[in-house]
Amino acid sequence: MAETWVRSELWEPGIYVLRIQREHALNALNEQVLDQLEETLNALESKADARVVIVTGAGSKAFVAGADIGAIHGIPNHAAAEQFAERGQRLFQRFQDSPLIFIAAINGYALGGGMELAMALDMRIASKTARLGQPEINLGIIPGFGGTQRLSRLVGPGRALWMVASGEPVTANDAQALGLVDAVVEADELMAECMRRARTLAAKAPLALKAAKQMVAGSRDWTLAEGLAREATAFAQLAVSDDGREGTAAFLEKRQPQFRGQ
Ligand SMILES: C/C=C/C(=O)SCCNC(=O)CCNC(=O)[C@H](O)C(C)(C)COP(=O)(O)OP(=O)(O)OC[C@H]1O[C@@H](n2cnc3c(N)ncnc32)[C@H](O)[C@@H]1OP(=O)(O)O
Repeated sequence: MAETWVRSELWEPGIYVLRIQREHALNALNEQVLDQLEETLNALESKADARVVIVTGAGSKAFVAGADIGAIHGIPNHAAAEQFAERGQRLFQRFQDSPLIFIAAINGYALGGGMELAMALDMRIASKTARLGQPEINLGIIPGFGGTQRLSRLVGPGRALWMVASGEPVTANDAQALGLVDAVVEADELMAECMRRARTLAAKAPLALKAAKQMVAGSRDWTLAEGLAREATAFAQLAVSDDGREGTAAFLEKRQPQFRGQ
């Protein structure tokens, strides 16, 4: 029977936790883990109540220590290597394009494919003990799951090239200074901080929350003109929605809104 390397559970209404639990290999991503990540994402997106997903790694040592090096070493030819990279890229893009909001709870090493996964998520909270980097160059390769592209967009091409070409990891505090992570907390505060953020987001009007995610996540790849056009359309849809009418009426009537997700 196949091992369960990825598990998701409902923590509170609207909030799920997705845990990668291949702890003996520091949660490294092999084909089975990638398959289970996709299956879990599909399942979460099918849940009408899901709003926010906290993604973390099992154990205290690693979030995800990379794609599985053994799997990479065993790739037989160029075509298979390209398929491996494209598979990871497609999956990570699905997290970015999803209507769900993903918070990375970086509980330890986020290296290679692990940092690439964290960068495809919507925000990144790191424990002080975390280390982040793209060490692939030390293996004679480069990132293949989107790391060169997303890192450059997050920290700028100069700093991105240094991290990819030196392969040197950075501390959580340095990652925050770079804009690579959004907050750094004590290890034993990590899940509490992620839950605090998740609760705030999960309480918002569902349609507006979904639009906020998709507009901001999309802005990473759209031209300004394309993003402005999409934003105007999304604003218009919400302004005339039941929730948009209810939210603005509630303000004018000085009462709390009752959003219904319509
Ligand atoms: C497209 C994407 C490409 C990529 O992501 S390429 C991979 C990029 N990642 C890396 O290069 C990091 C590789 N891992 C390490 O450098 C080290 O690990 C750490 C610094 C993270 C931790 O070192 P330490 O504390 O000494 O632990 P340990 O004994 O090296 O690891 C514990 C077990 O975990 C396995 N493991 C760690 N990382 C990976 C990995 N990325 N792929 C496969 N296995 C991994 C090891 O082999 C070992 O296993 P055992 O106990 O059986 O010897």
